Amino acid sequence: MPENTKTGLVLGKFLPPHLGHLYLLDFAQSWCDRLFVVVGTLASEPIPGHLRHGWIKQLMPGAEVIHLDRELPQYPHEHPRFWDLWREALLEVLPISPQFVFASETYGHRLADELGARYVPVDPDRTTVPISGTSIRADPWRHWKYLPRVVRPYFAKRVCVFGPESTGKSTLTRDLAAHFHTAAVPEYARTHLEAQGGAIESADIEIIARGQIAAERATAPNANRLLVCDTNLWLTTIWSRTLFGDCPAWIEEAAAAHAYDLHLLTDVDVPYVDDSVRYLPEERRAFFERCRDLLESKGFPYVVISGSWEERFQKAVEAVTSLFPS
Ligand SMILES: NC(=O)c1ccc[n+]([C@@H]2O[C@H](COP(=O)([O-])OP(=O)(O)OC[C@H]3O[C@@H](n4cnc5c(N)ncnc54)[C@H](O)[C@@H]3O)[C@@H](O)[C@H]2O)c1
Repeated sequence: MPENTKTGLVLGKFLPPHLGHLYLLDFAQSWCDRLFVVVGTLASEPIPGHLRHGWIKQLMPGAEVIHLDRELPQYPHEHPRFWDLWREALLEVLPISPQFVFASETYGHRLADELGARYVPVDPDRTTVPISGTSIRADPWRHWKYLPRVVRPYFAKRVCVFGPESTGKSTLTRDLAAHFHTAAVPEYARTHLEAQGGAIESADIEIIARGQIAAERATAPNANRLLVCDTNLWLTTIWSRTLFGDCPAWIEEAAAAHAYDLHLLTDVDVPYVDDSVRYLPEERRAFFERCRDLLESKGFPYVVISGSWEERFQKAVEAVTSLFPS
């Protein structure tokens, strides 16, 4: 390492990472040639440590991001050897002793002394980006603008528009997204099947499932508090069983890994409109019952969306609004 290389440390819980942390991290990164970021997490904390470590790695690609998941005391009064324990733990995980410690908390002073480093205070009054992890945890939706894009999918409320074909799912998805100024996840089945003229065979199911997962993951960072999804993988399992009598096990496992805060189950009380990607004109009612049975058997939250187009929209808006604290 060249003699004049500047090395620094930022320590944090990042519970969750917010734009105040990013200001501190960007400040430290600009100061240093080599920046170490230690993400200190406890198993009992409300957001899993591996997620926070992953987020900071994504946010700070130029830094060396280290996960410290040891059960260390959190405040000096908690343990007589508090500072020894922290010094030992940090020196064990850091590749070298840093020259600078960056923090907005006054404990940064002592921490720097313990490591033989110099303390660099950064915005101790937190006026540059006035936010704290505590406020975000209390009401993440209210403080949405302070959440980095990579963190937003974790907090976004997910609503799935769910139901048989030709019941207005795509229109409702689009209208809800516009109403709540947020992003909509498109139905990948339509994209895939339209591209091949509407023909479908069992091998298409896995492509559709992968596409749906990819569409939701790629859209989620754009969510503004809410993510409106036109269908989900559970619906793919119903389609697969209805058309081909079976469904690949991995799709069901992947479906189970995604939780939705609400399903809007679209009723079949609107006229059927044919197009190139419609498959079961005679079976809309039976398909609707299959959808409802699945939601019931899994205990998923849902409301039935029926009536005129206007009534459907109003019901959906009401149900979605009720998900957020007033
Ligand atoms: N309290 C102490 O005396 C002390 C001493 C040594 C170690 N620790 C440990 O350090 C770890 C990290 O603690 P933490 O609570 O500081 O983590 P944190 O994630 O809350 O904060 C990380 C860093 O970001 C800064 N920060 C937070 N909001 C900011 C904003 N809006 N603008 C600019 N900077 C902002 C903090 O001051 C801190 O320097 C914990 O495990 C803690 O136990 C604490």
